[in-house]
Amino acid sequence: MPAEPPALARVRHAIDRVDDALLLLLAARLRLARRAAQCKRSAGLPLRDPAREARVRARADAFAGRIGLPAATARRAIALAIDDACRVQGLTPDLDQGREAGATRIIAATMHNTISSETHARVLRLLPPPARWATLLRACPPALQRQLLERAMTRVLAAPLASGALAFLQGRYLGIEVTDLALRWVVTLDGERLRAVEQPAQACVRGTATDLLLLAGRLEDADTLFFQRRLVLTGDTELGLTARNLLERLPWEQVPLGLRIALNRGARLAQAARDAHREGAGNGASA
Ligand SMILES: C=C(O[C@@H]1C=C(C(=O)O)C=C[C@H]1O)C(=O)O
Repeated sequence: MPAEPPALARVRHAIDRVDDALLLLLAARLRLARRAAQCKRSAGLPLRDPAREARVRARADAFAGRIGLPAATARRAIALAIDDACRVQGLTPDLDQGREAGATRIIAATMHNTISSETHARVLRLLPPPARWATLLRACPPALQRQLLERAMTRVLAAPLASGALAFLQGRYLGIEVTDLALRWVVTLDGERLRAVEQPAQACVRGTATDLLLLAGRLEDADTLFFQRRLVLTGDTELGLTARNLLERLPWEQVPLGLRIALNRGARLAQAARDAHREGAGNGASA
């Protein structure tokens, strides 16, 4: 077997981290399925719920379409997840995978279930705590982190980039620090390209992963976050203030729809999980 070229080794290292994340998510889903079984038992509901399964599949199909994931991949992943969820509840998996589901089942499945906010919080606390995600993210090689950040920024900031609103970053170095994940990147504008570089930052925007995601997902505005000191600027005042102004006036409607939806969902989940973990810590529950 010829030696593994360094670039391939780096990509494979990143693939291993993504695989870890997939397994972590599958483990979280299984814990939630066990919790769903307890809820159904205490409510006297049947454990098997083909209508809900049909709705889970329909959501996955629609979401896969929006994020450009092949439909077959989404279907196989969801089928595996549902099979496993059924197994841990002691149920026989549905081998026809919902193909027999009639219209009435689907309509029933779309009816909203009311669950108490305490149940909701307990369920959210079953998700892996942020510290686990931090370990995974930090294990991603810095060069790859920079590459992913460049791609994400180029997509989110495509409109200000095209209009020249990012010209203030030409040859200047702005840091982005994610305090709870102990991650720090420095970005600059190099000609027409946004780049993440290894340079000391002249100014730095600092916040927690959840708050930065809330900003990117447009669930909080930069003004509020800066005012409440959940986002903090340090270093060169002029560069920092120009960056802050840009964040406050980001043309959100120009961010591609699929990305907006993904950011919004990620931010809502992160916010709800953070609140649940905080409340749990406040009540002395294990988080
Ligand atoms: C997890 C549940 O139990 C089963 C598994 C499902 C799933 O994996 O999504 C959906 C419905 C049920 O047949 C549930 O009822 O939500």
